[in-house]
Amino acid sequence: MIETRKLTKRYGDLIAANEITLKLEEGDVFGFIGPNGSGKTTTMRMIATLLNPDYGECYVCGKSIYTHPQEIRRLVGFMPDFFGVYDDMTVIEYLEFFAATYRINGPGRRKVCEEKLELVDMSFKRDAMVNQLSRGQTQRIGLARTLLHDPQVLLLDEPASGLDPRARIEIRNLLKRLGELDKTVIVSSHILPELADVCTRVGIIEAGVMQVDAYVADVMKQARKALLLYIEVADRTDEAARLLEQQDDVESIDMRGETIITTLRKGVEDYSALPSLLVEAGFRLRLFREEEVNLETAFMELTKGKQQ
Ligand SMILES: Nc1ncnc2c1ncn2[C@@H]1O[C@H](COP(=O)(O)OP(=O)(O)OP(=O)(O)O)[C@@H](O)[C@H]1O
Repeated sequence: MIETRKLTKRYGDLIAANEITLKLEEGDVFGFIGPNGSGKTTTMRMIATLLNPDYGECYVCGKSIYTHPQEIRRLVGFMPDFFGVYDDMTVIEYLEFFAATYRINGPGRRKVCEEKLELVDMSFKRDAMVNQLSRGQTQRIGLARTLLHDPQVLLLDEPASGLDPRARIEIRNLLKRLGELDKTVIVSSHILPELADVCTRVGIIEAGVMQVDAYVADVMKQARKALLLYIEVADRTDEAARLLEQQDDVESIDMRGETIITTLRKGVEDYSALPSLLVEAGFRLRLFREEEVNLETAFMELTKGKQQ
């Protein structure tokens, strides 16, 4: 659906996007994560054929951005991070205006607009003036506008920025729905946790360089390979740590205050013998819990050693 090979954009001495190589399939919701100025917008604009690369290839649905930009624009819905809305227009008029620019005409036009409004949960505002909507509602109308021509590929540049927590959740639910509709979605954000649970894949970009690009499920699996246990006993902590250290399933022990941080050997998932071992040895357990897999930590772990 989207394939880039060494896609590169320079501004003078600055390499805004540095050899970005990416392959996304139908139904992939790709979280494009990076700090301000890391090259997310630049990359998305090149894919959307709005910006010419200096180097590299990019195909959208098998079509090259160099030879078939018009076709690609029909296949792509690009939602910029800032877009203007017009005064003196109602929501439905606004959408109809853009539908007309996509040459969606006749009686079907109103129907398409109503459908997209429904999809973004904004039907209740169809007759409101666009310049009187909240930021979250404006974002949702922007998304409806991006969806009007039923694009196969969606490029959404920070759709959740500036939204309150409730509106963020709504945008996330919407993203999930788009993935389920088999669209290919690239959605950018500054922060990973915002997108981690709705994306199938995550790419982390820093200073124009893609540091990590991985399927969320694989990263979770990898993060799960070595389980961490947090263990506390009422007294004789050192003794308990030594006992744990001697067990075959335990890779290493680390102390953090009173807590014995126990790393299990790769592949060990059943640790049910450990609490009974401690109890039978006379220790009174105060805490025994498995570390929750934190996707952000797992991804950051993957970027270690890659950063200059
Ligand atoms: N037209 C331009 N001329 C010169 N430099 C530019 C231009 N557009 C972007 N840049 C620079 O390229 C780099 C990447 O910018 P880009 O907008 O792609 O980042 P971003 O990851 O989308 O950032 P943000 O999260 O702030 O939107 C930045 O250093 C930016 O200043």
